[in-house]
Order: sequence, then C-alpha cells, then structure tokens
Amino acid sequence: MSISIEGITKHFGSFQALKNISLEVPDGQLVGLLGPSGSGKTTLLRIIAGLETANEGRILFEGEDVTRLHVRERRVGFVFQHYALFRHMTVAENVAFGLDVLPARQRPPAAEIRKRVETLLEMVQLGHLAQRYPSQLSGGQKQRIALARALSMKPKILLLDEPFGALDAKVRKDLRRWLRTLHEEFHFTSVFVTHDQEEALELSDQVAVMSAGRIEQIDSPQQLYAQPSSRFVFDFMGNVNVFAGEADGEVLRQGEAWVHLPEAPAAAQQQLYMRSHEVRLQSTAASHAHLPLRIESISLVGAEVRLELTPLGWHAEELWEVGITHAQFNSWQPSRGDQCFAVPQVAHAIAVNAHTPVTLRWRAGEMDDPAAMI
Ligand SMILES: Nc1ncnc2c1ncn2[C@@H]1O[C@H](COP(=O)(O)OP(=O)(O)OP(=O)(O)O)[C@@H](O)[C@H]1O
Repeated sequence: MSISIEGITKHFGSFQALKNISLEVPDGQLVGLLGPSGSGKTTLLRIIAGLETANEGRILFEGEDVTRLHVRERRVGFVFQHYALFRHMTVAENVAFGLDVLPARQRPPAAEIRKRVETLLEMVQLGHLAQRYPSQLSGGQKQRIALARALSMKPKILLLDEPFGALDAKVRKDLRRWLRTLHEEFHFTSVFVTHDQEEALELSDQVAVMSAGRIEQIDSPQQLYAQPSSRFVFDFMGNVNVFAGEADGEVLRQGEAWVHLPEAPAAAQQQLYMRSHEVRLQSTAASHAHLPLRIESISLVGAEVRLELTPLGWHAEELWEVGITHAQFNSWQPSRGDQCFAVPQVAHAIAVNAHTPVTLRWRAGEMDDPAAMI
C-alpha cells in the first residue's frame, strides 16, 4: 500500500515542527527518516499513524485520503524503541493481544488466533519462547516480539520509531538484516525513524534526510552517499575532509596547500568536501594537488586501516581521515608523525554562501604518480 504525504505542516504553539513536508512512499518500499534530534522525524511518523494531527496537508494510503481517519481505522502496525510489551502476559498472549481485544464481530475464532500467533512466532524465530514472560527475554528478543505483535493485525503499513535504538551494535545489525528479509517476504510498506546514518543506509530503499522540520534530500542510499545535495546532508552522512581555499583562476589556495581544479570556480571562496574513500595518499604531492599532511593516529577498523591526519602549513577545522587497505598499510608501514600528501580523486565544491555542491572529477592519468602511490 503506497503512502503519499502532501504538504504536511505542524505547529506546537508558536513552534513549527514540520514545514510543508511532501514524500511519496511506493507500495512495498522501506523508507528511512534520518535526521538529528528535534528535526521532526517522530512527529511526521505520528502524523502518518494518526496519533497526531497536522495543521495543513494530507496523508493518503493507496490514493485514499486518511487525514481525518482515527488511528484505529488506519490499520497500521507500530513498533517503538521501548518494546512496550505487557509484563503480566506471556509472549504468546502479547502477540495475540491486538486480536483478542477486537470486537466480537471482527475477532477471529480462538483456534485461528492461536494459529496466527504460532505462525508469527515462527516468523520471528521465537516459537520456542511462547510461554515466557517479557522479563525473561533479551532486548533483541523483546523487539522481535513487538514486531510480531505489530504484524498480528496483518497491517499493510508498518511504522517503526527507532526500533533498534536501545540495543547493542551486534543485535541491531542482526535485527536490521532480519527486518529487511521479513519486509521482502511479507511485502508491507514501512517508514522507520532513525538518527543512525548507517542504519538508514543499510535498511532503506529510500532515505529522507530531515533537518529543522524540512526534508533536505530524498534519495536511494547509493545516491545520497554519492551525491549529497547540500552541505547539511554531507555533514550528517559521516566523516568528511574539508579543504577551504581562495580561488586564483583554477587554483584553490590556502597557506602552503593548493588544488588545481578541473575548471575555474564561479566564486572565489570555496570549500572542497572529500570523503575518506575519495582521497588517496602519496609520498609526494600529485601534479594537481599539494596537500601535505602528518599522520596523527592509525587504527585498524575491520577491513581497513584508518589514518587521522593533521594539515601541515594549512588549516582544517577537523582532522582529516583517510582509509587504506591492509595491503597498502603493509607495504607502506606508516608510523605516527610520518608525512604524506592527500590526492583528491573526486571532490565536492561548495561556494561559501551556496547550498548545493558541484562534483569535481580529475581525469585519471593526470592524477597519480605511480611511483609515489601508496
Ligand atoms: N507535543 C509536543 N509539544 C511541543 N513540542 C513538541 C511536541 N512534540 C514534539 N515537539 C517538538 O517538535 C520538534 C520535533 O520533534 P520530534 O520528536 O519530531 O523530533 P525527532 O526528529 O523525532 O527527534 P528525536 O530524534 O530526538 O526523537 C522538537 O523540537 C520537539 O521539541
């Protein structure tokens, strides 16, 4: 079932929490609402659910206007960060709860409810815990039960508010993978809230990045990462290396550092944003960039070796961070205090008062000195 969000505005007194939000969630998609605390994610989710009313705008499910429908009539499933299971009920009773309390006319026969609960518990792989009480479950298990309970009403739409927020990193990762599988198998449409960019990128078909009550960008995870449409999205999507300089023709300079841009920029004051994988390190400067750095720290992070670097003879607000492979690390054998040069492969230029970055690429070949490559 598709969800259309059309021009939603929400005020709390004089404070405007949502500013003209529009978003299309196609049938069967999983859409993540990503943004810092207070950006309006939960408020938007509650408006979709019918737990909160908007001041302006409409919500449509499969083309039908549900803006004025009561939460019960919208028939959506919810999962919240805090599992909210009933402590005095067993796992099976918790999952059956929504069905048990239906008016007699709508309630399925007891045998069917039992069967449905069994199927749901199998689905979340917790059939063997049916007779336990919530206090006897781990956090991850409780959250799976909460999900089974939300699915007991066979919702076509499932809304999740930081569903894995309170769990440790390993359990979160397992649950994400498992939610994705469930989603594909049962084909519901989901909107979930998170402030964790890794979670949003891993789970979503589309991510809506929110900031101060607005949607900054809606895109697939790949597109969002490759082509952030604003400075805010860039900053929010994880570590980024910044070189701020003054353009002199095609050359951007600051202190002893310079970068020869593929073309002269429109404005003199520019910032180049480069993600860790868009920069290489060399033992000498490349022909198009002179960005000397000193190694501050070296840490092994899973499959890569991450270096933190300080600019030498120029300034950056934050340390630079570049990842290299273990093979590169082993042949180079760098130590703290060693010097090297950053070589941008791709950079995103943002003029000082501008909002939207321009992506710059240097032609391979003119870029690297093979002898100096690390
Ligand atoms: N009932 C309310 N009354 C007044 N202000 C509210 C109310 N609910 C939310 N707000 C305000 O609206 C803004 C958006 O809140 P919301 O909970 O939607 O943000 P969020 O992005 O989900 O944040 P978080 O990640 O911290 O949960 C916040 O500034 C919040 O203080």
